[in-house]
Amino acid sequence: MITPRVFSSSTRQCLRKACQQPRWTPASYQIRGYATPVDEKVALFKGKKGSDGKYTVSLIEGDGIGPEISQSVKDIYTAANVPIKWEPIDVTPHLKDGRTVIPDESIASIEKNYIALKGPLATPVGKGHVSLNLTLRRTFNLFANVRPCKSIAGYKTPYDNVNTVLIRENTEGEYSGIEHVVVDGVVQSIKLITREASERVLRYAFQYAQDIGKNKVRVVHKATIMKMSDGLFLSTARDVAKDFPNIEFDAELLDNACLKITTDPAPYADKVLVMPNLYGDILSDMCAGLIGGLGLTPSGNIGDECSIFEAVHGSAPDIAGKGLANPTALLLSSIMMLRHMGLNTEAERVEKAIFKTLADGKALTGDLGGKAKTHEYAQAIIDNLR
Ligand SMILES: NC(=O)C1=CN([C@@H]2O[C@H](COP(=O)(O)OP(=O)(O)OC[C@H]3O[C@@H](n4cnc5c(N)ncnc54)[C@H](O)[C@@H]3O)[C@@H](O)[C@H]2O)C=CC1
Ligand SMILES: O=C(O)CCC(=O)C(=O)O
Ligand SMILES: [Mg+2]
Repeated sequence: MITPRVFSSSTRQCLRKACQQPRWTPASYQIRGYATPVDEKVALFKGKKGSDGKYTVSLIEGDGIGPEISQSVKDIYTAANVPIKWEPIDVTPHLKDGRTVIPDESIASIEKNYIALKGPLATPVGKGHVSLNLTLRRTFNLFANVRPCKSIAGYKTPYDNVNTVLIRENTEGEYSGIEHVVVDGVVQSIKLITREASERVLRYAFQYAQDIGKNKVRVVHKATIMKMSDGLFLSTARDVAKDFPNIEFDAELLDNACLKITTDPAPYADKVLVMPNLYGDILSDMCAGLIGGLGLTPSGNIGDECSIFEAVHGSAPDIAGKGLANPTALLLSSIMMLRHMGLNTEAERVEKAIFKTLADGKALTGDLGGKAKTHEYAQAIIDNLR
């Protein structure tokens, strides 16, 4: 029998590196998006307004359907006079000192603008470059991935009352990227959970729940099996809960949560669900399935300074380049972005036009059973702005 070495020296090095991520502090939490801006610098993190009254936002169009759905956002924003100037950036990776890195100019653009909207980026399976999506989240320490999922009025699915908010730890867990071959035929992949990163996302989740008036937080975990890693996440949650006496806190096992949400989503409408990285990835696609698919669900990757907004879905290579993609998920991500920036009037106007178009049902894309091309659906939204 092979006895795997627990940590090789290279793993120990990786772990040390992973643990050296920027540290969370109560002060840095206060400057997070949902707290009231306390000074000019904080306000900056919500976007930088130029002398022309416009905010510059970095735009990563992405792969596959990315350019098509990004075009819809740009067209609709132009028609709605949203005061955003897009700064297109290219994140095509290159190798530097044996590591996959994103071009310095692109990093600089996001650092300068604080806000980015991102189309999907494809990741090769097995071999090839590391996920650029994960790289961006780690580079900017975007510790919380907020993924709301709400039934669309007028679009019929088995349930019309889905209203979940998932907050996914976004920098470590199963996606730490620490993997190595122990011996031929035996590999080890490390799920790294730190109290610091757990506390950071958990505090964010409790605060977020309070801010949006969902006064319950539920941790989704598998601490029955992963006693130490999920156990740490869960015990940290119990500690954080003490600081939020007005928020009801409980916990649920991941498998049971999947069963319960798909059987009856109603009891989840008054809660924020918070969980380690992989669980949030999977549960968010599952919830999207309940409301009509991945074409509809937005997300925000939130950091202390920069934030990147993107759809839950990927590059959809099966429909790329055919004008079939539904841009709603990216559009709704951009609405989250506008609200994050305090551009609430613009957010409401565009959002209303999106939901009206979906409810009208006359110009739906193929994923929702319609025949409209991406640009025709976008045009219908533009028509509904008036
Ligand atoms: N955040 C990101 O940038 C993400 C990137 N990916 C990457 O995307 C690539 C493709 O992954 P898949 O597993 O195929 O997942 P996917 O999310 O790209 O597609 C899954 C299914 O949903 C459909 N779909 C997705 N978005 C749609 C939209 N806007 N309109 C209509 N239909 C839509 C696709 O046609 C496909 O049938 C992979 O390389 C993956 O690594 C996957 C998820 C997230
Ligand atoms: O980076 C990737 O390839 C996939 C990421 C993903 O599925 C997600 O963020 O939901
Ligand atoms: Mg995913």
